[in-house]
Amino acid sequence: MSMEMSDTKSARPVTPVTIASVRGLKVHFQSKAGRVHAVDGVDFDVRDGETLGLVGETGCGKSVTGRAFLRLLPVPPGILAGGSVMFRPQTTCPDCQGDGCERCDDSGRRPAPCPKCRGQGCTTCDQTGIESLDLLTISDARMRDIRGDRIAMIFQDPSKALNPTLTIGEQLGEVFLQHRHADLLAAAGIAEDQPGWQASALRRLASQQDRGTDRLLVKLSGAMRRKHRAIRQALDERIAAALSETQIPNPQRVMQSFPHELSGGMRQRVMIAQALACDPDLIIADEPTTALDVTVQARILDLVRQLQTSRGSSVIYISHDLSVVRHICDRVAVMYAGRVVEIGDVEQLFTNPRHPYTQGLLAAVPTTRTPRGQLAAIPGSVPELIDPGPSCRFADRCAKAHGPCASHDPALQPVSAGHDVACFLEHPITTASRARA
Ligand SMILES: Nc1ncnc2c1ncn2[C@@H]1O[C@H](COP(=O)(O)OP(=O)(O)OP(=O)(O)O)[C@@H](O)[C@H]1O
Ligand code: NI
Repeated sequence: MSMEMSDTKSARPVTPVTIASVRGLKVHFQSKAGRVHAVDGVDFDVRDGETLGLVGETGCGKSVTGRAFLRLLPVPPGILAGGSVMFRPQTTCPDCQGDGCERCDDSGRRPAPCPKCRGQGCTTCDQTGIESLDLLTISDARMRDIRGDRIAMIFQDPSKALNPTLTIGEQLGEVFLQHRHADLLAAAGIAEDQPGWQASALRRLASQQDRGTDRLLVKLSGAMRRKHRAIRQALDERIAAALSETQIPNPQRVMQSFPHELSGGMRQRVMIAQALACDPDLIIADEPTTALDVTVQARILDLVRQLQTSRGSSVIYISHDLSVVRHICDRVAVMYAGRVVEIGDVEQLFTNPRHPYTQGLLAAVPTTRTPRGQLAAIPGSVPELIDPGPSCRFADRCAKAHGPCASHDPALQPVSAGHDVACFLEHPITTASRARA
Protein backbone atom coordinates (compact mmCIF):
# COMPACT_ATOMS: atom_id res chain seq x y z
CA MET A 1 0.00 0.00 0.00
CA SER A 2 1.89 3.04 -1.17
CA MET A 3 0.41 6.44 -0.53
CA GLU A 4 1.47 9.63 -2.23
CA MET A 5 1.83 12.01 0.66
CA SER A 6 4.05 15.00 1.03
CA ASP A 7 5.65 14.47 4.37
CA THR A 8 6.70 17.89 5.54
CA LYS A 9 6.07 17.22 9.21
CA SER A 10 8.61 15.27 11.19
CA ALA A 11 5.80 13.22 12.66
CA ARG A 12 4.40 10.45 10.58
CA PRO A 13 1.04 11.30 9.09
CA VAL A 14 -1.84 9.52 10.76
CA THR A 15 -2.92 6.91 8.24
CA PRO A 16 -6.41 5.48 8.16
CA VAL A 17 -5.03 1.98 8.78
CA THR A 18 -6.64 0.57 11.91
CA ILE A 19 -4.36 -1.23 14.31
CA ALA A 20 -7.14 -2.33 16.64
CA SER A 21 -10.91 -2.64 16.45
CA VAL A 22 -13.18 -3.05 19.44
CA ARG A 23 -16.60 -4.43 18.55
CA GLY A 24 -19.50 -5.00 20.93
CA LEU A 25 -17.15 -5.35 23.91
CA LYS A 26 -18.98 -6.39 27.07
CA VAL A 27 -17.32 -6.84 30.44
CA HIS A 28 -19.64 -7.50 33.35
CA PHE A 29 -18.98 -8.04 37.05
CA GLN A 30 -20.90 -10.44 39.20
CA SER A 31 -21.84 -8.80 42.49
CA LYS A 32 -24.19 -9.74 45.33
CA ALA A 33 -26.75 -7.27 44.01
CA GLY A 34 -26.63 -8.66 40.47
CA ARG A 35 -24.62 -8.41 37.31
CA VAL A 36 -22.92 -5.02 36.83
CA HIS A 37 -22.79 -4.13 33.11
CA ALA A 38 -19.57 -2.11 33.51
CA VAL A 39 -18.71 -2.20 29.79
CA ASP A 40 -21.76 -2.99 27.72
CA GLY A 41 -21.35 -2.91 23.97
CA VAL A 42 -18.34 -0.68 23.27
CA ASP A 43 -17.26 -0.05 19.66
CA PHE A 44 -14.26 1.93 18.41
CA ASP A 45 -11.20 1.68 16.19
CA VAL A 46 -7.65 2.72 16.93
CA ARG A 47 -5.89 4.02 13.85
CA ASP A 48 -2.23 3.36 13.32
CA GLY A 49 -0.12 6.17 14.78
CA GLU A 50 -2.91 8.11 16.46
CA THR A 51 -3.59 9.09 20.06
CA LEU A 52 -7.18 8.24 20.92
CA GLY A 53 -8.56 9.81 24.09
CA LEU A 54 -11.04 7.88 26.22
CA VAL A 55 -12.97 10.24 28.49
CA GLY A 56 -16.00 10.11 30.77
CA GLU A 57 -17.02 10.28 34.41
CA THR A 58 -15.62 7.98 37.04
CA GLY A 59 -16.95 4.42 36.78
CA CYS A 60 -18.06 4.69 33.13
CA GLY A 61 -15.79 1.80 32.10
CA LYS A 62 -12.66 3.46 30.70
CA SER A 63 -10.11 1.42 32.65
CA VAL A 64 -12.00 -1.83 32.19
CA THR A 65 -12.05 -1.21 28.42
CA GLY A 66 -8.30 -0.47 28.40
CA ARG A 67 -7.48 -3.51 30.50
CA ALA A 68 -9.55 -5.79 28.27
CA PHE A 69 -6.89 -5.31 25.54
CA LEU A 70 -4.36 -7.11 27.73
CA ARG A 71 -6.85 -9.29 29.57
CA LEU A 72 -5.76 -7.65 32.82
CA LEU A 73 -9.17 -8.12 34.41
CA PRO A 74 -10.01 -10.09 37.54
CA VAL A 75 -12.02 -13.09 36.24
CA PRO A 76 -14.09 -13.75 38.38
CA PRO A 77 -15.78 -11.44 39.40
CA GLY A 78 -15.24 -10.13 35.86
CA ILE A 79 -16.99 -11.85 32.97
CA LEU A 80 -16.04 -11.33 29.33
CA ALA A 81 -19.63 -11.24 28.22
CA GLY A 82 -19.18 -10.62 24.51
CA GLY A 83 -17.56 -8.84 21.62
CA SER A 84 -14.04 -8.83 20.24
CA VAL A 85 -10.85 -6.80 20.37
CA MET A 86 -9.08 -7.38 17.08
CA PHE A 87 -5.41 -6.36 16.99
CA ARG A 88 -3.10 -6.21 13.98
CA PRO A 89 0.52 -6.58 15.09
CA GLN A 90 3.14 -4.64 13.12
CA THR A 91 6.48 -5.93 11.94
CA THR A 92 9.66 -4.37 10.58
CA CYS A 93 9.05 -3.26 7.00
CA PRO A 94 10.63 -5.95 4.80
CA ASP A 95 11.44 -3.42 2.07
CA CYS A 96 13.51 -0.95 4.08
CA GLN A 97 14.38 -3.05 7.17
CA GLY A 98 12.97 -0.32 9.39
CA ASP A 99 14.70 2.70 7.85
CA GLY A 100 11.47 4.07 6.41
CA CYS A 101 10.42 3.92 2.77
CA GLU A 102 7.50 4.73 0.52
CA ARG A 103 5.89 1.34 1.03
CA CYS A 104 5.64 1.78 4.80
CA ASP A 105 4.83 5.50 4.83
CA ASP A 106 8.26 6.13 6.36
CA SER A 107 7.25 4.36 9.54
CA GLY A 108 9.69 1.48 9.12
CA ARG A 109 6.82 -0.85 9.99
CA ARG A 110 4.14 -2.75 8.17
CA PRO A 111 1.27 -4.93 9.36
CA ALA A 112 2.46 -8.48 10.01
CA PRO A 113 1.38 -10.89 7.25
CA CYS A 114 -1.23 -13.53 8.00
CA PRO A 115 0.78 -16.56 9.19
CA LYS A 116 -1.54 -18.96 7.42
CA CYS A 117 -1.28 -17.61 3.87
CA ARG A 118 1.90 -15.53 4.36
CA GLY A 119 0.18 -12.47 3.05
CA GLN A 120 -1.43 -14.01 -0.01
CA GLY A 121 -4.98 -13.71 1.29
CA CYS A 122 -7.06 -16.56 2.67
CA THR A 123 -10.30 -17.14 4.55
CA THR A 124 -8.59 -16.78 7.97
CA CYS A 125 -7.51 -13.20 7.20
CA ASP A 126 -10.60 -12.30 5.18
CA GLN A 127 -8.41 -12.04 2.06
CA THR A 128 -6.53 -9.08 3.56
CA GLY A 129 -3.23 -10.96 3.90
CA ILE A 130 -2.79 -9.25 7.27
CA GLU A 131 -2.57 -10.97 10.65
CA SER A 132 -5.45 -10.09 12.95
CA LEU A 133 -5.77 -11.48 16.47
CA ASP A 134 -8.73 -11.43 18.81
CA LEU A 135 -7.09 -10.40 22.07
CA LEU A 136 -10.01 -11.84 24.02
CA THR A 137 -9.56 -15.40 22.71
CA ILE A 138 -5.85 -15.95 21.89
CA SER A 139 -3.97 -18.39 24.15
CA ASP A 140 -2.42 -17.21 27.41
CA ALA A 141 1.03 -17.91 25.97
CA ARG A 142 0.35 -15.70 22.94
CA MET A 143 -1.00 -13.00 25.21
CA ARG A 144 2.21 -13.09 27.28
CA ASP A 145 4.20 -12.58 24.08
CA ILE A 146 2.10 -9.58 23.11
CA ARG A 147 1.91 -7.98 26.54
CA GLY A 148 4.90 -5.69 27.01
CA ASP A 149 6.13 -6.37 23.50
CA ARG A 150 3.42 -5.28 21.02
CA ILE A 151 0.98 -3.72 23.51
CA ALA A 152 2.06 -2.01 26.72
CA MET A 153 0.20 -0.32 29.52
CA ILE A 154 1.16 2.71 31.61
CA PHE A 155 -0.76 3.10 34.86
CA GLN A 156 -1.56 5.97 37.16
CA ASP A 157 0.30 4.40 40.02
CA PRO A 158 3.82 3.16 39.22
CA SER A 159 4.11 1.45 42.60
CA LYS A 160 1.56 -1.10 41.37
CA ALA A 161 3.49 -1.75 38.16
CA LEU A 162 6.98 -1.89 39.66
CA ASN A 163 8.21 -4.69 41.89
CA PRO A 164 9.50 -3.18 45.17
CA THR A 165 11.96 -6.04 45.75
CA LEU A 166 13.83 -5.75 42.44
CA THR A 167 16.19 -3.03 41.28
CA ILE A 168 15.11 -0.95 38.29
CA GLY A 169 17.81 -2.69 36.24
CA GLU A 170 16.52 -6.13 37.18
CA GLN A 171 12.94 -5.37 36.22
CA LEU A 172 13.77 -3.68 32.96
CA GLY A 173 16.20 -6.50 32.16
CA GLU A 174 13.34 -8.94 32.60
CA VAL A 175 11.43 -7.25 29.75
CA PHE A 176 14.33 -7.79 27.36
CA LEU A 177 14.98 -11.33 28.60
CA GLN A 178 11.36 -12.17 27.93
CA HIS A 179 10.86 -10.43 24.60
CA ARG A 180 14.35 -9.98 23.09
CA HIS A 181 15.75 -13.44 23.68
CA ALA A 182 17.13 -13.94 20.16
CA ASP A 183 18.64 -10.47 20.12
CA LEU A 184 20.52 -11.10 23.40
CA LEU A 185 21.76 -14.51 22.27
CA ALA A 186 23.09 -12.92 19.10
CA ALA A 187 24.87 -10.26 21.16
CA ALA A 188 26.60 -13.03 23.12
CA GLY A 189 27.55 -14.87 19.95
CA ILE A 190 25.28 -17.84 20.67
CA ALA A 191 23.37 -19.25 17.71
CA GLU A 192 19.66 -19.15 18.44
CA ASP A 193 19.10 -22.74 17.45
CA GLN A 194 21.87 -24.03 19.70
CA PRO A 195 20.26 -26.54 22.08
CA GLY A 196 19.95 -25.63 25.75
CA TRP A 197 19.60 -21.89 25.21
CA GLN A 198 15.98 -21.51 26.15
CA ALA A 199 14.85 -18.38 27.94
CA SER A 200 15.49 -19.91 31.36
CA ALA A 201 19.13 -20.72 30.63
CA LEU A 202 19.74 -17.24 29.27
CA ARG A 203 18.07 -15.70 32.29
CA ARG A 204 20.21 -17.77 34.66
CA LEU A 205 23.39 -16.80 32.91
CA ALA A 206 22.47 -13.13 32.74
CA SER A 207 21.50 -12.85 36.40
CA GLN A 208 24.37 -14.76 37.98
CA GLN A 209 26.33 -11.70 39.01
CA ASP A 210 23.24 -9.83 40.18
CA ARG A 211 22.62 -12.42 42.84
CA GLY A 212 26.14 -11.96 44.13
CA THR A 213 27.00 -15.61 43.52
CA ASP A 214 30.59 -14.86 42.71
CA ARG A 215 31.58 -18.35 43.74
CA LEU A 216 29.32 -19.73 41.06
CA LEU A 217 30.81 -17.42 38.52
CA VAL A 218 34.28 -18.73 39.30
CA LYS A 219 33.01 -22.20 38.51
CA LEU A 220 31.97 -21.12 35.03
CA SER A 221 34.35 -22.07 32.30
CA GLY A 222 36.22 -19.29 30.54
CA ALA A 223 33.90 -19.52 27.55
CA MET A 224 30.81 -19.32 29.72
CA ARG A 225 32.19 -16.36 31.59
CA ARG A 226 32.73 -14.54 28.31
CA LYS A 227 29.17 -15.33 27.28
CA HIS A 228 27.90 -14.12 30.61
CA ARG A 229 29.77 -10.84 30.24
CA ALA A 230 28.55 -10.36 26.68
CA ILE A 231 24.92 -10.94 27.64
CA ARG A 232 25.23 -8.75 30.71
CA GLN A 233 26.74 -5.97 28.64
CA ALA A 234 24.06 -6.25 25.94
CA LEU A 235 21.34 -6.19 28.59
CA ASP A 236 22.85 -3.25 30.48
CA GLU A 237 23.20 -1.27 27.26
CA ARG A 238 19.55 -1.85 26.41
CA ILE A 239 18.38 -0.98 29.93
CA ALA A 240 20.42 2.22 29.98
CA ALA A 241 19.17 3.21 26.53
CA ALA A 242 15.54 2.64 27.54
CA LEU A 243 16.03 4.79 30.67
CA SER A 244 17.81 7.56 28.76
CA GLU A 245 14.96 7.71 26.28
CA THR A 246 12.62 8.84 29.00
CA GLN A 247 15.20 11.49 29.96
CA ILE A 248 16.20 9.85 33.20
CA PRO A 249 19.45 11.43 34.30
CA ASN A 250 22.25 9.09 35.32
CA PRO A 251 20.71 5.80 34.14
CA GLN A 252 23.65 3.83 35.50
CA ARG A 253 22.78 4.89 39.04
CA VAL A 254 19.01 4.50 38.56
CA MET A 255 19.55 0.92 37.35
CA GLN A 256 21.02 0.02 40.73
CA SER A 257 18.19 1.68 42.66
CA PHE A 258 15.04 0.17 44.11
CA PRO A 259 11.70 1.84 43.27
CA HIS A 260 11.34 3.37 46.76
CA GLU A 261 14.62 5.21 46.34
CA LEU A 262 13.22 7.26 43.44
CA SER A 263 10.82 10.20 43.34
CA GLY A 264 7.25 9.74 42.05
CA GLY A 265 8.05 11.45 38.75
CA MET A 266 11.16 9.32 38.32
CA ARG A 267 9.21 6.11 39.03
CA GLN A 268 6.66 7.19 36.42
CA ARG A 269 9.48 7.64 33.91
CA VAL A 270 10.83 4.19 34.76
CA MET A 271 7.39 2.69 34.15
CA ILE A 272 7.17 4.49 30.81
CA ALA A 273 10.68 3.26 29.93
CA GLN A 274 9.59 -0.27 30.81
CA ALA A 275 6.41 0.03 28.74
CA LEU A 276 8.24 1.44 25.71
CA ALA A 277 11.32 -0.80 25.95
CA CYS A 278 10.21 -3.12 23.16
CA ASP A 279 8.81 -0.39 20.93
CA PRO A 280 5.16 -1.47 21.21
CA ASP A 281 2.61 -0.84 18.46
CA LEU A 282 -0.01 0.22 20.97
CA ILE A 283 0.38 1.95 24.34
CA ILE A 284 -2.56 2.12 26.73
CA ALA A 285 -2.03 4.98 29.16
CA ASP A 286 -4.53 4.98 32.03
CA GLU A 287 -4.38 8.42 33.67
CA PRO A 288 -0.59 8.24 33.68
CA THR A 289 -0.03 11.61 35.34
CA THR A 290 -2.94 12.09 37.73
CA ALA A 291 -0.86 11.21 40.78
CA LEU A 292 1.88 13.73 39.96
CA ASP A 293 2.14 17.43 40.65
CA VAL A 294 1.26 19.78 37.81
CA THR A 295 4.72 20.68 36.52
CA VAL A 296 5.89 17.06 36.54
CA GLN A 297 2.60 16.13 34.83
CA ALA A 298 3.27 18.50 31.94
CA ARG A 299 6.78 17.16 31.45
CA ILE A 300 5.62 13.53 31.46
CA LEU A 301 2.83 14.32 28.98
CA ASP A 302 5.27 16.00 26.63
CA LEU A 303 7.51 13.00 26.92
CA VAL A 304 4.77 10.51 26.08
CA ARG A 305 3.67 12.63 23.14
CA GLN A 306 7.22 13.01 21.88
CA LEU A 307 8.01 9.30 22.13
CA GLN A 308 4.71 8.45 20.49
CA THR A 309 5.28 10.70 17.47
CA SER A 310 8.91 9.70 16.99
CA ARG A 311 8.06 5.99 17.03
CA GLY A 312 4.71 6.24 15.33
CA SER A 313 3.05 4.03 17.93
CA SER A 314 -0.65 4.32 18.66
CA VAL A 315 -1.88 5.42 22.08
CA ILE A 316 -5.15 5.00 23.93
CA TYR A 317 -5.11 7.82 26.44
CA ILE A 318 -7.55 7.40 29.32
CA SER A 319 -8.21 10.62 31.20
CA HIS A 320 -10.61 12.81 33.14
CA ASP A 321 -8.75 15.90 32.09
CA LEU A 322 -10.41 17.37 29.01
CA SER A 323 -7.80 20.09 28.54
CA VAL A 324 -5.02 17.51 28.42
CA VAL A 325 -7.05 15.37 26.03
CA ARG A 326 -7.61 18.32 23.73
CA HIS A 327 -3.91 19.07 23.82
CA ILE A 328 -2.51 15.62 23.08
CA CYS A 329 -5.20 13.51 21.35
CA ASP A 330 -6.05 13.19 17.66
CA ARG A 331 -9.48 11.67 18.27
CA VAL A 332 -11.67 11.28 21.32
CA ALA A 333 -14.22 8.69 22.40
CA VAL A 334 -16.66 9.81 25.10
CA MET A 335 -17.92 7.02 27.34
CA TYR A 336 -21.03 7.03 29.44
CA ALA A 337 -22.29 4.17 31.63
CA GLY A 338 -20.40 1.43 29.79
CA ARG A 339 -20.90 2.73 26.24
CA VAL A 340 -19.21 5.02 23.75
CA VAL A 341 -21.79 7.78 23.15
CA GLU A 342 -19.72 9.98 20.84
CA ILE A 343 -16.48 9.64 18.91
CA GLY A 344 -14.74 11.99 16.53
CA ASP A 345 -11.70 14.10 15.70
CA VAL A 346 -10.62 16.15 18.67
CA GLU A 347 -11.46 19.57 17.16
CA GLN A 348 -14.77 18.32 15.76
CA LEU A 349 -15.74 17.02 19.14
CA PHE A 350 -14.64 20.04 21.16
CA THR A 351 -16.06 22.66 18.81
CA ASN A 352 -19.21 20.83 17.76
CA PRO A 353 -20.20 18.29 20.43
CA ARG A 354 -23.44 16.58 19.40
CA HIS A 355 -24.33 14.30 22.30
CA PRO A 356 -26.01 16.11 25.22
CA TYR A 357 -23.63 14.31 27.58
CA THR A 358 -20.53 15.58 25.72
CA GLN A 359 -22.08 19.06 25.66
CA GLY A 360 -22.59 18.81 29.41
CA LEU A 361 -19.03 17.66 30.02
CA LEU A 362 -17.59 20.54 28.03
CA ALA A 363 -19.90 23.10 29.58
CA ALA A 364 -19.23 21.98 33.14
CA VAL A 365 -16.21 24.13 33.87
CA PRO A 366 -14.08 22.70 36.64
CA THR A 367 -14.02 24.88 39.74
CA THR A 368 -11.36 25.14 42.38
CA ARG A 369 -13.50 22.77 44.45
CA THR A 370 -13.44 20.06 41.78
CA PRO A 371 -11.00 17.45 43.09
CA ARG A 372 -8.06 17.06 40.77
CA GLY A 373 -8.53 14.20 38.36
CA GLN A 374 -12.31 14.49 38.36
CA LEU A 375 -14.73 16.01 35.92
CA ALA A 376 -16.86 18.95 36.92
CA ALA A 377 -20.34 17.83 37.83
CA ILE A 378 -23.30 17.40 35.52
CA PRO A 379 -26.52 17.35 37.56
CA GLY A 380 -27.80 13.89 38.43
CA SER A 381 -25.87 10.68 38.75
CA VAL A 382 -24.79 7.77 36.60
CA PRO A 383 -27.52 5.14 36.42
CA GLU A 384 -27.43 1.78 38.09
CA LEU A 385 -25.46 -0.55 35.85
CA ILE A 386 -27.12 -3.66 37.23
CA ASP A 387 -29.27 -5.14 34.47
CA PRO A 388 -29.93 -1.83 32.70
CA GLY A 389 -33.21 -1.67 30.81
CA PRO A 390 -33.80 -0.79 27.16
CA SER A 391 -33.43 2.98 27.30
CA CYS A 392 -30.84 5.62 26.60
CA ARG A 393 -28.61 5.46 29.66
CA PHE A 394 -28.31 9.23 29.78
CA ALA A 395 -32.08 9.84 29.54
CA ASP A 396 -32.56 10.47 33.29
CA ARG A 397 -30.00 13.29 33.28
CA CYS A 398 -30.69 14.66 29.82
CA ALA A 399 -32.54 17.98 29.48
CA LYS A 400 -33.44 17.07 25.91
CA ALA A 401 -34.81 13.58 26.55
CA HIS A 402 -37.99 12.91 24.59
CA GLY A 403 -40.29 10.08 23.45
CA PRO A 404 -38.01 7.22 22.41
CA CYS A 405 -35.22 7.94 24.94
CA ALA A 406 -36.99 6.20 27.85
CA SER A 407 -37.92 3.09 25.92
CA HIS A 408 -35.21 2.58 23.30
CA ASP A 409 -31.47 2.31 23.23
CA PRO A 410 -29.71 4.55 20.66
CA ALA A 411 -26.89 3.06 18.57
CA LEU A 412 -23.68 4.86 17.58
CA GLN A 413 -24.24 6.27 14.08
CA PRO A 414 -22.40 8.80 11.89
CA VAL A 415 -23.43 12.48 11.93
CA SER A 416 -20.59 13.53 9.62
CA ALA A 417 -17.41 11.97 8.24
CA GLY A 418 -15.54 10.41 11.15
CA HIS A 419 -17.97 11.69 13.78
CA ASP A 420 -20.41 9.22 15.34
CA VAL A 421 -23.07 9.87 17.99
CA ALA A 422 -25.56 7.65 19.83
CA CYS A 423 -28.55 9.96 20.35
CA PHE A 424 -32.14 10.08 19.08
CA LEU A 425 -31.85 13.86 18.58
CA GLU A 426 -29.38 13.15 15.80
CA HIS A 427 -30.90 9.94 14.55
CA PRO A 428 -34.64 9.72 14.84
CA ILE A 429 -35.54 6.21 15.84
CA THR A 430 -34.81 3.63 13.19
CA THR A 431 -35.44 -0.05 12.86
CA ALA A 432 -31.75 -0.61 13.68
CA SER A 433 -31.93 1.06 17.06
CA ARG A 434 -35.29 -0.54 17.74
CA ALA A 435 -33.79 -3.93 17.06
CA ARG A 436 -31.06 -3.30 19.60
CA ALA A 437 -33.47 -2.14 22.25
N1 LIG B 1 -12.59 -5.54 40.13
C1 LIG B 1 -13.87 -5.16 40.02
N2 LIG B 1 -14.86 -5.76 40.70
C2 LIG B 1 -16.15 -5.37 40.58
N3 LIG B 1 -16.55 -4.36 39.81
C3 LIG B 1 -15.62 -3.68 39.12
C4 LIG B 1 -14.23 -4.04 39.18
N4 LIG B 1 -13.54 -3.19 38.39
C5 LIG B 1 -14.45 -2.36 37.85
N5 LIG B 1 -15.69 -2.65 38.28
C6 LIG B 1 -16.93 -1.97 37.88
O1 LIG B 1 -16.73 -1.45 36.59
C7 LIG B 1 -17.13 -0.08 36.53
C8 LIG B 1 -16.20 0.64 35.60
O2 LIG B 1 -14.93 0.75 36.20
P1 LIG B 1 -13.70 1.46 35.51
O3 LIG B 1 -12.55 1.30 36.42
O4 LIG B 1 -13.55 0.98 34.14
O5 LIG B 1 -14.18 2.98 35.48
P2 LIG B 1 -13.36 4.24 34.94
O6 LIG B 1 -14.18 4.88 33.87
O7 LIG B 1 -12.00 3.86 34.61
O8 LIG B 1 -13.41 5.18 36.22
P3 LIG B 1 -12.26 6.13 36.83
O9 LIG B 1 -12.31 7.36 35.99
O10 LIG B 1 -12.70 6.38 38.22
O11 LIG B 1 -10.97 5.41 36.75
C9 LIG B 1 -17.08 0.39 37.97
O12 LIG B 1 -18.09 1.31 38.22
C10 LIG B 1 -17.32 -0.85 38.77
O13 LIG B 1 -18.73 -0.98 38.98
NI1 NI C 1 -10.19 4.27 35.39
